Amino acid sequence: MSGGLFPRPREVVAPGAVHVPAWLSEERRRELVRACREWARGPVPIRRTVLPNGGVMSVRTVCLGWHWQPYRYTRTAGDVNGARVAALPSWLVEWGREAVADAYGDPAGAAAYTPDTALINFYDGDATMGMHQDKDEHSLAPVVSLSIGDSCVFRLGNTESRGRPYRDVELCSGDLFVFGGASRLAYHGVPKVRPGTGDPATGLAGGRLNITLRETGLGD
Ligand SMILES: O=C(O)CCC(=O)C(=O)O
Ligand SMILES: [Fe+2]
Repeated sequence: MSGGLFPRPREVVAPGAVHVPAWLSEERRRELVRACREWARGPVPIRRTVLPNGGVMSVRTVCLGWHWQPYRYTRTAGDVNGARVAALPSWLVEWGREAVADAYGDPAGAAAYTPDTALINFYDGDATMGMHQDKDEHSLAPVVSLSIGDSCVFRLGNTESRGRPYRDVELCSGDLFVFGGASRLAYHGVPKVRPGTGDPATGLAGGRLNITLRETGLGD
């Protein structure tokens, strides 16, 4: 839990992969939950993504800036309602820069970070995400991941396969995880959410929200 008895130290989990516990202030958590609730309504409503093999993802997803569907980015959500996705707000881009600056201790490098899409995933207690690479982006800029609500096990693997070696990291409400550099194409996933471990003060009564900021590298 984010308000736990023992402080959780920040950790470089693998080269380029940094976990910063409780990075989001309580106020920012609440702001983000409020904003996500709006984005979930539209213009493209939150939904479970259907995979090309007919499988349906257990998380519910809504995108900003660009719409992700397996395995590409488009401006409009052809697999949902055809609408153009909501814009990525500049304040979230700024939070992304702050996140990169804090994770890597490199404010100058972070200033150039310009995410142009956010994927917002909502996990109920049973939702999981299988091991995958974030490789539909044409940029190797870091992925910034923000978590709110229930804790989860986040598995960071290697760049070669879905299997071992991997490290399991507990992501709690407010945590930041950045993966770039040598870990940018590492397989990763969420094998487990821990229901009832969130902080309702964020405005999220249950479940887990994860927001990833990315550079698509697709230009305008
Ligand atoms: O929920 C998470 O922590 C990871 C989400 C993720 O890997 C993704 O959206 O590609
Ligand atoms: Fe991912």
